[in-house]
This record gives sequence, C-alpha cells and structure tokens, in this order.
Amino acid sequence: MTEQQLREQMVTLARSMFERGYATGGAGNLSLKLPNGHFLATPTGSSFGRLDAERLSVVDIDGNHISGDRPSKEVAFHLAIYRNNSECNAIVHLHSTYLTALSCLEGLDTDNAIKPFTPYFVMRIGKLPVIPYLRPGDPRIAEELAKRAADYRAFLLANHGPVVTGSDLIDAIDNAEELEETAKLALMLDGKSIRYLSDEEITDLQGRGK
Ligand SMILES: O=C(O)[C@@H](O)C(=O)COP(=O)(O)O
Ligand SMILES: [Zn+2]
Repeated sequence: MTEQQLREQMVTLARSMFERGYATGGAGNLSLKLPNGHFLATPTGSSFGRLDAERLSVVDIDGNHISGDRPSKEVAFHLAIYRNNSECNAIVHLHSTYLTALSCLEGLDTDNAIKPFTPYFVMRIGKLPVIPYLRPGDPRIAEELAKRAADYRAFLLANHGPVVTGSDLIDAIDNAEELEETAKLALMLDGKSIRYLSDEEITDLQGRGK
C-alpha cells in the first residue's frame, strides 16, 4: 500500500473503532510502519472518530517529528516495540472498557492476565503480560515494553489499558478487538466455574496461525 492509502486506512479503521465503542474521547493511539521506514502515528489529543489523513504525525525510528501534527505522547513506547520486534508493523493502544477494567484488578498474573479459555485468544494473542503502573507518557513504559516486545503480541498497562501489535493495522485492530471481547468474557465469567483449556489443548493451538 502507498503512504496515502495507509493514511486513509488509519482514518477509516480508527473511525470504525470509535463508532463501535472501542475508543472514546481522545483516548488511545495508533501507529504503523510506512514503506519509507518512517512511522505514521495519531496526533496527541486526537479522537479516533475525527482523524484527518493529512494531519497524521510522521516520526522516524528515533522519535524525531518529521511532519504532521505533534505525535501521541506514547510514540516512544510504540517505537520501542518496533525496534525490538521486526514482525510488528502496526500498534493499537486503547482504553477499551473491559481490558481497562481488567487492568485495574489486584492480583493479576503478571505473566499472563487472561488464563486461556477460548482458542482464538491463544491463536491471536497467546499471552498477555502486565506492565507495572506508570503514568501515561512516562518514558519507562517504553523500557518495560522493549524488554518484552520480542516475545509477546499484546501487553496490558496496569490501571491504563492494552497495547496490541499486528503484522499490519487490520491485523493489530483485529487482535485488539478479539482481546477486548476475551476480557469481557473473563469478567462475565468471574466467580463461575470455568473449564480452562488444558496445557495439551493450548500446545495444540500454538503455531497453527489464526
Ligand atoms: O492515557 C493516555 O493519556 C495516553 O496513553 C493516551 O491514550 C492518549 O494520549 P495521546 O495519544 O497523546 O493523545
Ligand atoms: Zn492511554
């Protein structure tokens, strides 16, 4: 896809997420890798419902602002993931309701906040490590994500929300939506007797693709 097509895709997909309630107000941010090696990101303070293709931010791998409006304050953590995972070409950060609710719970397993009970979670996400709470925009979020970026496709920022990667923006958003629905189910099932997938069933799903 050309840069112009990728700009228009970001605007269209962001609006769709906004209209379906995955993003509200000015929360969340998106980025994707451009054909020239730069990165397209949502401007800081922008709403997913009202992005302008011509005003999207462009930054280089070192975070230098190349063009467009001022980039998201989280662009440093997006770049930390790209630097450490060559398979990642797009990133979605949301404050979606169920994942954010999950991120506020005490006693989460920090290696994997959602114990698998459906195949698609295993196939699309695998595991969901929890990043300790840091205020939005804190440069240490990038350090924490850099340490884990090579090994995971998604992360849960404690008391904040998810960060989800993909091979392109459609893939990253599909992963984010699947993860949000899985968190919704996990919270619906809280306190009920769940039949979790067995280790054997999880192993059988791993490496089969989506
Ligand atoms: O939670 C926050 O403040 C940020 O992580 C966020 O979601 C929106 O920040 P910008 O991308 O700078 O608008
Ligand atoms: Zn945020």
